[in-house]
Amino acid sequence: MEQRIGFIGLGNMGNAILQGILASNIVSGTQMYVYDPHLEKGQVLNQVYSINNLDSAREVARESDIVFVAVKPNVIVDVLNDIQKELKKNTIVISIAAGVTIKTIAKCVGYEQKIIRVMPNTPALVNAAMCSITPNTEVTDEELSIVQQLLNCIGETEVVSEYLIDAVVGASGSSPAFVFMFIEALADGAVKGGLSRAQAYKFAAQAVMGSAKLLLESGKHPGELKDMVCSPAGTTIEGVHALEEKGFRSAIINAVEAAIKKSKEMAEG
Ligand SMILES: NC(=O)C1=CN([C@@H]2O[C@H](COP(=O)(O)OP(=O)(O)OC[C@H]3O[C@@H](n4cnc5c(N)ncnc54)[C@H](OP(=O)(O)O)[C@@H]3O)[C@@H](O)[C@H]2O)C=CC1
Ligand SMILES: O=C(O)[C@@H]1CCC=N1
Repeated sequence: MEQRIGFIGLGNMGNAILQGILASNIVSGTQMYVYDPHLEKGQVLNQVYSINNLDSAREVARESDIVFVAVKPNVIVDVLNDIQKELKKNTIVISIAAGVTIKTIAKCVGYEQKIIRVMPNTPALVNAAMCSITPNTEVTDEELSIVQQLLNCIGETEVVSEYLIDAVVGASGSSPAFVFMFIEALADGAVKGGLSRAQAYKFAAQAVMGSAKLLLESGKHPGELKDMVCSPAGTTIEGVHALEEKGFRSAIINAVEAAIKKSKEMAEG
């Protein structure tokens, strides 16, 4: 790939996406331009991968063909206003911010700028992200495909309409936190039953990962897969009943709904 790729913000997500792209070797370190106020983050990337560590977001915008703006939602408008003059006509601006609409981004960088909203998640750190991609009407199919290729370096991608991004936040953007809480709770239960803490995390995490893999690869309905585990008068159905008594599914639906609601509220300002 010939494009020069910029990163403004090297936090959890910016760094995860950058590392995934680097590991895939589809672009070299010298094609990448970064800025984060914590200059040491870029210095390490420069020393290890020869990435261009620049002194400002503006310089990154000036040098890049595709620029990932990976800062928190409360600072993104300032950053976009700041870089706006440095963008070329064909620069693709990618925002990963939750609750920041294409309209808000366009107000800062111009309605004719190419803009893509992406909603990733932290499993990007292990190349197992789920990313939604939403381009504005200025982005061509070819450009969309280039960005998709970049994001496929860190996991799976799906193109969705903008109105669905809030639901994506609930399903995959925020949900890793819910899953980690579930794994922690499974392990607590197993520690109560006598497993060491380290073994409990390994057994619980592997069970969650294996179950997700089985669902994705078998194409079976999750209810059918649940039934396969529940032997008549066995152990699992006891646990299923205990979860139902405590409103397990309802609690999770509520959590996803709360994340969606917050994402919508953020978008409304
Ligand atoms: N974390 C997640 O699971 C997900 C996050 N997102 C979105 O990703 C975005 C980034 O989140 P995350 O990576 O977690 O946040 P982080 O706080 O980890 O990273 C943001 C980085 O940007 C830096 N920064 C602040 N201001 C600027 C600036 N003006 N120019 C350049 N860099 C700046 C921050 O520095 P400092 O710490 O000093 O502020 C920090 O290093 C958010 O908009 C969030 O909505 C989307 C999906 C999942
Ligand atoms: O909590 C947040 O706002 C971000 C967006 C999705 C996941 N984390």
